[in-house]
Amino acid sequence: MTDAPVLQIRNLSKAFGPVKALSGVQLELRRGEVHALCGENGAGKSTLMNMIGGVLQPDEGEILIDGQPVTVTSPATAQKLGIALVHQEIALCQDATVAENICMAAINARRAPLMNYGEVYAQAEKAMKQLAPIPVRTKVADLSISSQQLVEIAKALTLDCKVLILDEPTAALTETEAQRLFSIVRDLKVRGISVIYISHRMAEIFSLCDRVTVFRDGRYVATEAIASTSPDDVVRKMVGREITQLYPDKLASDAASGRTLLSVNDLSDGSRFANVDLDLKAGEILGIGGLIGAGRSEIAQTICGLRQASSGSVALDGKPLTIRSYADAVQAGLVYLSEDRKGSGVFLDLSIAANVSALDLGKLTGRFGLLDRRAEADQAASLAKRLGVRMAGIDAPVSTLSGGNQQKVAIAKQLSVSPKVIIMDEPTRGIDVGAKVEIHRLLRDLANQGVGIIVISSELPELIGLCDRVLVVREGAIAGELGAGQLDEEAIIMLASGVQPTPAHQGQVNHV
Ligand SMILES: Nc1ncnc2c1ncn2[C@@H]1O[C@H](COP(=O)(O)OP(=O)(O)OP(=O)(O)O)[C@@H](O)[C@H]1O
Repeated sequence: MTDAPVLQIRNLSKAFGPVKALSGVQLELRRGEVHALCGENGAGKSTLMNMIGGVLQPDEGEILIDGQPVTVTSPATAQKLGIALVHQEIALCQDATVAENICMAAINARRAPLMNYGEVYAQAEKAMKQLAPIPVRTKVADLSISSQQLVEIAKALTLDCKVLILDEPTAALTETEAQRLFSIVRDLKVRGISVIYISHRMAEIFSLCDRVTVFRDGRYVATEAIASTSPDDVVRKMVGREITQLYPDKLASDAASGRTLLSVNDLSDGSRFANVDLDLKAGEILGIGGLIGAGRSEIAQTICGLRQASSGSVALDGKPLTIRSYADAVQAGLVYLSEDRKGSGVFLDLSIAANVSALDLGKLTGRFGLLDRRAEADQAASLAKRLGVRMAGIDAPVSTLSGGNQQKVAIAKQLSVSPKVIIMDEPTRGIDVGAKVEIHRLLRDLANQGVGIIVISSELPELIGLCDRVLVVREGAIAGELGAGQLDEEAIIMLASGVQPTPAHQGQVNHV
């Protein structure tokens, strides 16, 4: 046992062609510490983790484990060195079971010619039990995104590691699941295991971590003890400027007097939700809150034709809509941003330009059926600029962008068709604090131009700070509505969980 830091990064650089992802960065991880790594989207956090995890090779610099320089040539080498990496994007084998996925790394390491399935299930159950009651014989493809994220984490926990890297582990988790993960991280710390924790959520960082290192534009900025810094200071170091106003001003005029743009009447899908009524005014940002699994996404997907309705009706601008597919919805001026960026938000192999124009190629197609590449490029360049996408160029494949920048492309794709109504499911998931402010401002600008916006969010501050009104969904039904003067965290949680209001809130919350 040495006193040397368990992991040291010295002067590490990495370029992808002309893109300098990291320039001479450093990081020091002490034994048993939880060390946060912060930076804007594209700052180079995942790139560094991929080099420590053996997925990428550095161009320059050194990685030291227990004071000894090492070359991490592959993920298997990283594993042997005691490094476990939980990626930001889910990288599980979708056709295999939870147990097979969890134990795959351990099985590979042992190179056992035959697998003892009894042992595989027992090991997987032990790892899974710490986090959530997910049956280990289920196929991964049949799980929700949040459950898949938990399987990723359980997989890392089965490895006998001394350094655990968690890249935005709570982005898709419920509050309860996140709390369970935090208690596991605290337990690992007690056992002397060191954790690198990447997150855009300041509250998590300040409750869980010992120190924080900040990167900006691929460069090292500073390392601070959490006890002697503040969220504002970390954000300032990340974005290089002061953020004074987190949320844009709300509706200047009274939204209630605006014309109704979208009207949903008695909508049911026969399984996940029933009898949903909802009105959206032109110029309004309507929030939808509720627990993960309450049916929020299913309601949105049914309105947009991505799921089949069993009864009920939808009208846009006073005209009844017949929506048989998502293409019908887009045609009518209704777009939906999926919470599952990788699954249905963007085409990873296509360029940024091709993604941005994917919803309405007709608009960019000339008389002879040829795509006007120039117009496509101009549209993509202008939207990418508006959203601050950090990229080599609009011809670069979306797979080369950082996670947060991929999310911005998914948003640009929706905006490209100048919709009348935009429904966004967790729009700022994985987005850094500075870019979040820009996206919120953009949504408010669109609302001020008369667009109707629905934002589904699990982040209560986002619902409260951004929205004019919030509907809360519980167990497939609208549990209540909170107007401008009624928006606070406690009121939303009460409606989402079905807990009766405390005397302080009685008369304030409109239970439905
Ligand atoms: N395979 C690649 N090819 C080209 N450029 C890449 C590739 N991978 C990453 N980059 C670029 O390197 C930079 C750093 O990306 P990285 O994913 O490390 O950022 P990040 O800090 O993890 O961001 P986020 O918070 O959005 O996850 C970005 O500009 C990204 O576009």
